[in-house]
Amino acid sequence: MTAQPESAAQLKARLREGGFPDMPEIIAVPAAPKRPSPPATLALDEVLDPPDAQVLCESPRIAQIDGLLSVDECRLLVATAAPLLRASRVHAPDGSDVGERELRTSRDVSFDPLLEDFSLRLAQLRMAAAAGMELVDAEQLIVLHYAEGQEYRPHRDYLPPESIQRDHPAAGNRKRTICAYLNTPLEGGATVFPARDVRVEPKAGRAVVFDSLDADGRPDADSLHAGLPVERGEKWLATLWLRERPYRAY
Ligand SMILES: O=C(O)CCC(=O)C(=O)O
Ligand SMILES: [Fe+2]
Repeated sequence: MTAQPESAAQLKARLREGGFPDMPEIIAVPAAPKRPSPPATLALDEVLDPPDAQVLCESPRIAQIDGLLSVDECRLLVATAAPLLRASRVHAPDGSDVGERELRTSRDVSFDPLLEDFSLRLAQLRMAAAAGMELVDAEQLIVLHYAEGQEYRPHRDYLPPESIQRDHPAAGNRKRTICAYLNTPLEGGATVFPARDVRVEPKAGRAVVFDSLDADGRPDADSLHAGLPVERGEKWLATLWLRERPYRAY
């Protein structure tokens, strides 16, 4: 589709009048479809088929997938999440909420199933497929927003036993994570894995997927990772934390 800057400017002006703040500009180059289908049709096998991954590290496995989400899916996620953001909470090892801490300076929203619609479900199904897992293994989708200067300091996604006990123990630990960038920050905001010298630049529609447990299902300390501070602009990210076994009932 060709860009229509005048219509876009009119639409933005009307949204502003209605009290909706501007969304970040989201520009992405979608991956070429493997089997192009006629416009305005929905071929589910195609919509759910993720583009190929580029493996950046074998152990722990870290891979990058370009063009996983379309520009429209990125926009939908940002627009749905924006009014619901709250300061990210951090949990102590016993599971108690210790409030806003230095570890995560971002704001986030956890998507209740009530907030999901068909398009969001398709995007999540494709994210789970790209991670080689079933969506039923995933915790609620999280959308994170980092303003300039905000970051996610080095951490690991696997949970301490107390947290697993508290929240769906039968699902086991967080085995794998997939994060999809929903916009392209002007500067900064890369996801880095200091134990492996791996760095993924945030680009709208791109995803990074990585393992938190080793081949024997034990927490892998080398899965340490961080979201570097956003130096200019803002960063939007959608994360699915995937457990070893089914977590969701929906
Ligand atoms: O913001 C990032 O790049 C990392 C996010 C992250 O580590 C997570 O969502 O678990
Ligand atoms: Fe993480």
